[in-house]
Amino acid sequence: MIADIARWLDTAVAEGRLRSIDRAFARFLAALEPGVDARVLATAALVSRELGEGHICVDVGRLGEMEASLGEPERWIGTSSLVADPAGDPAAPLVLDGGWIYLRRFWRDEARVADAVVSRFGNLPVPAELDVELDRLFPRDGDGPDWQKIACAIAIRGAFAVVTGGPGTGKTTTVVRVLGLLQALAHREGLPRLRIRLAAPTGKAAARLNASIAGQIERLDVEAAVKQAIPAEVTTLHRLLGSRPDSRAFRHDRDNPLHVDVLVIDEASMIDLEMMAATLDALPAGARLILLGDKDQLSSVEAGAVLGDLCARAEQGYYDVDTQAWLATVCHVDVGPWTMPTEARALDQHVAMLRRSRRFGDDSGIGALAAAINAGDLAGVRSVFERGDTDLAALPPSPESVAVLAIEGRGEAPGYAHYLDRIEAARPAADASFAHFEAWGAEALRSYARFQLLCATRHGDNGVLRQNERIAQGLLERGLIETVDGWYEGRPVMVTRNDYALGLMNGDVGVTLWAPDGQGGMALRVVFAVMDERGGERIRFVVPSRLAAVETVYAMTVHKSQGSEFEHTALALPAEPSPVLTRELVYTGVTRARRWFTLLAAPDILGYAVQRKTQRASGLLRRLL
Ligand SMILES: Nc1ncnc2c1ncn2[C@@H]1O[C@H](COP(=O)(O)OP(=O)(O)OP(=O)(O)O)[C@@H](O)[C@H]1O
Repeated sequence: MIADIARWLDTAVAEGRLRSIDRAFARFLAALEPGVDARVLATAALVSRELGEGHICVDVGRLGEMEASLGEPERWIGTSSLVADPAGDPAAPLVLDGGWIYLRRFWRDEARVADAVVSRFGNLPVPAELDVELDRLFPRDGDGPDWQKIACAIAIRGAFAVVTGGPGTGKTTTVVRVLGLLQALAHREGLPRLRIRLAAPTGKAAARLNASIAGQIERLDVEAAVKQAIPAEVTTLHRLLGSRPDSRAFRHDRDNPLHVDVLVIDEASMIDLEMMAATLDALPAGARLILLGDKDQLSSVEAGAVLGDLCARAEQGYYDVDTQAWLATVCHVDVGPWTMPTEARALDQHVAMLRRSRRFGDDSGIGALAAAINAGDLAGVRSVFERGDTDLAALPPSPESVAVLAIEGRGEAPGYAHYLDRIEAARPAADASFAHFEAWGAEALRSYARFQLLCATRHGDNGVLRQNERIAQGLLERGLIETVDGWYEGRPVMVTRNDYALGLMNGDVGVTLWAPDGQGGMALRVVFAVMDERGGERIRFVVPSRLAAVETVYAMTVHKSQGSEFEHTALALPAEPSPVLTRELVYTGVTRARRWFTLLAAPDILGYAVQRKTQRASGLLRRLL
């Protein structure tokens, strides 16, 4: 029993077992129902704490493990009016659903997502001669099933499709072909053009897709009119839905749905449950939804693991006999090894996993490392580093050596000295046109993005804050920057809060440069590539004092790096084990690298992280199966 809930809450906060916000929530509920069973309040605080860790719900059977005094919750949890079952009082703040306890808002979000997905299960009519179209779009290429072709077929047949795959497995290529095919079919049947929208959870991810999609459309083997009907502009989800400052609500919702027939969302692993619920709410009933992402990456910063849940069974396929027979007809492939007719579920028929990386061939160290990490294969991880591939290196993790690598790079793989050299070498004359300064700013941003140091944490000796200090100091000592205080030329900064007035989004990175001040002189300005209304990129110089929420970004957390890629990526792990060190974190860090990856970690810490696979509690998969 908990004799004094106020004391219990205070002690738990003091001991770091609860956050203040969890305690505040329990106190709020206590005020709603005076005399409520203290165990219900403790449960509410624990559910709130678990949400902070990304879990949508808590297994009632585990409450006793979390807090011994909660005993056998099954016996008392349903007796409070604060807890209702799904059919019960809709005002009850906690919901008990099949042995899982939720805060109502998250239970509702989960139900909304599940309903929207289930409503899109089933097969749409497919055109005659789809096999001919697919053969044309996906010429035979290597042995084994062509998973891109399979993914394309699945996306054509259903109003809901998930295409998952590691870096460079062809998600973008596949979706462009899906869109080309859908538009060509509409064109052929004399139907209006489909209204297609492309979106990503962050500005960075949107800009990256934006950069690759135009080229993909250009290479598509379809009529010019069809090409023109595929948009190349990618927007952020916030912008798509119409975010309102200071409000969680969006302009587009169930009552004011998006004007869209097909919505494609890239980097879907970054979308939390609440955002997914809002997106699906705003999607008209007849619209198609195609989600792209890498299921093995870190889950969203906020609670939920929507893509992970949707793709939990992607590896094995679980195609049913109908899907198997249909894929044999339209794709001429045998997915026999991926069929399990007795286990197959409706969701499985809408998911395809791309398995061949075009970016990282068989001889790529980065590709092999990412695969070994994903498999939790420590011996494999070790042997990849021992192969001596030039794209990979593991260096001693002392904080000082991290700073040296970050500045000097290794071999051909650049460090930060490179972009500072480029800024100097490409500097326009003081009287050059503003267009020259814009081009220079764009080059500074491109050069900066060739390298990035990633850290697991913000704090600690190998965390972002200390590494930022060390790298700045190292650059100062080498004469590459003039000071380490305040604003100085070369300082790279990351925006930490959306600023709609400036068009800057959380996660955007800018570089500080001496640039024309508009009054005939020069002043420090921060150059950003901002997205315009049409999804294109525009160079913008911002006065530093207008940037209310920025921080230096020689080092950034792996979490913040999601949706970005760098030619050379270095990952520094802390010396001590920590709860943030997980397989997904290391995999996400490694797969940010396009050409070179450098690991700065002790072997035992890497092993510790690779063995820890995260599992976020959520009921989404249960609802969908
Ligand atoms: N079927 C294919 N035939 C030839 N080249 C391909 C094919 N599919 C993809 N590629 C090439 O492989 C590279 C990666 O493809 P793509 O960008 O579509 O992958 P992705 O999974 O979207 O990558 P990312 O990890 O960047 O999101 C591109 O250069 C693309 O042109």
